[in-house]
Amino acid sequence: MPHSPITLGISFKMYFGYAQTLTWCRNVAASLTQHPAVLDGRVSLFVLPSFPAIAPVLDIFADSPVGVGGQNLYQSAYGAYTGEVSGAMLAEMGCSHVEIGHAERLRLFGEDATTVAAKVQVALEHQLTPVLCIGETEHGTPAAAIADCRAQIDNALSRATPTQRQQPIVIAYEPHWAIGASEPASLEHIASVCQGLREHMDSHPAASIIYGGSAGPGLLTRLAGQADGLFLGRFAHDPAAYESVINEASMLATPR
Ligand SMILES: O=C[C@H](O)COP(=O)(O)O
Repeated sequence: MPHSPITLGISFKMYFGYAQTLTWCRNVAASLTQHPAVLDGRVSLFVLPSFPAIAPVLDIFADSPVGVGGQNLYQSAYGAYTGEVSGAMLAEMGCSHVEIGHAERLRLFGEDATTVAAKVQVALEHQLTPVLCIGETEHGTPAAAIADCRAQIDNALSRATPTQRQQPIVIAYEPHWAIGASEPASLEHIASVCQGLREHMDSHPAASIIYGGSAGPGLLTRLAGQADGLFLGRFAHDPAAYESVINEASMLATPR
């Protein structure tokens, strides 16, 4: 039985310019009337643009259930942190989500387990749904990936209070070796790891476990409910491809 709702997130990373971001979002917003499963909440969408585009993207999706969020936040509430953006500001603007711990943040910007845990706590304090990215760096067995990812989840939630642990969270399972690749991890790998993470999150009913890493049209159908959704990147840059993934999610979603 597929998880409800089926969650489809997309991060534009730094691929899109400002106008391109708004055009993509306007196209998607205009198509929502064709997606009743989105409008009635059986398929949940969130979009993570670059920071300068967040305000107009919030306006574009203002009368829709589509969540909007940042690709990062800083772990302190305010102060002398030039170039950073606080969770408080994202929440004040109306963001619903914030991405934390993406492989590129770890590899290129020196983020580590300590910063990830601090950022998750700050996000939860501000009622932002963390899109917590986890994944193994090397391509190994599902069992090894499960052990690694469970430890990453435990670390990420280590500063959250028991109440905060019951808040919604999106766990984006993204094997680092499948990000920016030509194709996603195998169905067997994704299914085994997501199942292992689902068991680990048994006491967190508000957690969704979605898969990312070269995900695109066709994958959700092939997974047949073995992940709670997808975290999309390059292969949803074409709005038509994104539409087709929404259609797949709608077909899989629990009937009304
Ligand atoms: O944020 C999205 C993921 O890192 C996946 O990106 P990708 O589908 O372009 O590999």
